[in-house]
Amino acid sequence: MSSPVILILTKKAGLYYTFRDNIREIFGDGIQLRSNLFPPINLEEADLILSSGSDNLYHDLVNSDKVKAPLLVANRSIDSKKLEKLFELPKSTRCLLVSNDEKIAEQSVTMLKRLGLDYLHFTAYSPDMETVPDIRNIDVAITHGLVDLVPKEVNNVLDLGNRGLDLSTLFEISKVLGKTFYQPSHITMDYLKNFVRIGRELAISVQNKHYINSYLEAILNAAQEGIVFINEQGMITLFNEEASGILGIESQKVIDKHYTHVLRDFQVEKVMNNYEPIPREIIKVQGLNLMTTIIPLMMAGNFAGVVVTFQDVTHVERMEMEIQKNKKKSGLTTKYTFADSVGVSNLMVKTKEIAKKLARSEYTVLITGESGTGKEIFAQAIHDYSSRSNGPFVAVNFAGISQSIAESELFGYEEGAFTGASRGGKAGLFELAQNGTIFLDEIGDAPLNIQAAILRVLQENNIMRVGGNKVVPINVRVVAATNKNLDSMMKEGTFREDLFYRLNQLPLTIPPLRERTEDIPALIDYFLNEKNSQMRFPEDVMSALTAYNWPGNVRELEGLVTYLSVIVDGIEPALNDLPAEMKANKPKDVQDERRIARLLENNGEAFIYREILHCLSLSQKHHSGIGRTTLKSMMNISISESQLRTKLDVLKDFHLICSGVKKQGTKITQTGLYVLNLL
Ligand SMILES: Nc1ncnc2c1ncn2[C@@H]1O[C@H](COP(=O)(O)OP(=O)(O)OP(=O)(O)O)[C@@H](O)[C@H]1O
Repeated sequence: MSSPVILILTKKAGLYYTFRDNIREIFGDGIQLRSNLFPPINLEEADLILSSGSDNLYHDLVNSDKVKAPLLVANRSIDSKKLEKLFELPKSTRCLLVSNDEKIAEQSVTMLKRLGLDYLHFTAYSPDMETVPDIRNIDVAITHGLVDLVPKEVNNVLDLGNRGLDLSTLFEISKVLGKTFYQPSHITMDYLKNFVRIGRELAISVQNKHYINSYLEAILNAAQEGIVFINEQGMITLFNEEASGILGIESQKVIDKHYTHVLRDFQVEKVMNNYEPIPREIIKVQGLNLMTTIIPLMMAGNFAGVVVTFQDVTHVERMEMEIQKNKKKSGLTTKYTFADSVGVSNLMVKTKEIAKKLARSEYTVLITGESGTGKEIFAQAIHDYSSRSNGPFVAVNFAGISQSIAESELFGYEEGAFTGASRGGKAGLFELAQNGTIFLDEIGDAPLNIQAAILRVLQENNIMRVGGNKVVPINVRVVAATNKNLDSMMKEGTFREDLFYRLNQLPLTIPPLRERTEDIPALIDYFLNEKNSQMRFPEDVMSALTAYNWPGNVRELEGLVTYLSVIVDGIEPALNDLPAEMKANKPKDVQDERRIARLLENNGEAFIYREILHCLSLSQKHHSGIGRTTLKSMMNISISESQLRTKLDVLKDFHLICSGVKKQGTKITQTGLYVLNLL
């Protein structure tokens, strides 16, 4: 089923974007949005038409028989932070309320008066009014994002920004389209914070306290967290339905009681004393495990009380215990530690040192590196080295995974969420990774909607199962990996920038094998050992492998060892046993060979290098390495022993020559032969 379409009618693009952001924040990407400002407008495809005001455009549509979709006129909220500026205006300030529509300007005046600002003098204004009001003595113009419409005579402008959708409109949208809120408790909390501030201001200056309180109460009761407000005297002034449900106390019995009689097990006292919040703590109350947050409410720098929110996470905790028990059985453990990750090169030793440091922190790690470099091994080793090592390690690979599967796999689903959903629902991977690490492999392949959902989880630390309406708090460390170039994906718009920055808190790059060829012998030994193989790689094979480009990195090397262990009869593979591309030992990149040749030439001593390589190429024909003394005697150039040693070191660094471990002498590599041709 495709997602429903809302056609938003506004006069200004800025307002459309505000509405769009409000809707996305609440419903995720599950609703398609169109604007009357961006033609073509297809009225028939709209499932709902949302208008910013009942203006001409709206009336035309209401009266058109083409429109089948329900029409909704948006109720608008106001950002409380901006509202504070209004409350700072002195009594009797003369305010001009500027809008592009006379009616909207008048409505705004009514709203501001209702909010208790009736001690200010308001005049509604719109440039196309028939009777233009007297604006000579205006002190300040107030507008919602329409600063350009303020008459030039007024110097003081207070821009309250575009007014977004209020909660009642969002509820209405959810009802009409049958869409659930993405994270109701979080959203209502955010809106709530907004209203709490407004409510507070109103308590100081308004008579319509009753109206606001009942509105607040409706919002509070829709939230899925227990929410309790305690005023600065320690008296409970609000106690929502969920709080009653969890603690088994009727709200009438606790309102206006001191919190010590009701919330004995919560650490309210601490927050009352030092105004420091206590974020996300699990406490035991009446045999339940409650995830609690206690925050002080500060108003204009003064302590105004405490907000306590809590959720029953007993079932999550129980599930965790189950998981711990089944961890071994279900394979939620790691196989690799840093000790198993083979690497003797300086580069790898450094990389492991860094990774160990990252492991000790709680931040998100983003591992990048070419395919097959060992990113998953590092992810496992990081988990093993972290304080979460006793918790589960859950890996999810996004390569080729569809959006719907990714969603139900990651977040789980409730019974009946879709056709084929198991009875009793299913926990998602985030839930399974509780208190452990989730490894998001090939994150660059995650569909955009899933990227958005993951970002939300990272920000909110909770998830909601598909088809469910309960928010499940989670405590999971994220390690992500990719071999994609996320920079260019962000430029193309296929990877979300905000997610990238959230994941990239601790970046770790695993170098490609071609940059750490010293690891090749150690890795070969490791893989042979794993296979209990007695095979030994002779020098010429080793040097061919050292000169090879390894586009598939360690995975390719592992594959080669397996291949050779099957096809080789004796214990020594020959050069001829190698796959064509390795045997031919094509240059890693012709550019590379040219670059090396140029570097050697720049040194002004290319003729010495040429001579060394030439002599080694002659001995190569006899399949043997030669020692330094022999080499020196073969050369037609006179050069000191130490000079020769330095030159050989340079050639070795460029992988143009290699020398055996046990006095097998020095040999030229395939790359060396290429470079010799270029010199
Ligand atoms: N340092 C290492 N020590 C031992 N084995 C390694 C090492 N690095 C990689 N491997 C092996 O190479 C193979 C590829 O490693 P891994 O799957 O971790 O790579 P990756 O970078 O995650 O690859 P991709 O990007 O394709 O997912 C695995 O079989 C792994 O065991």
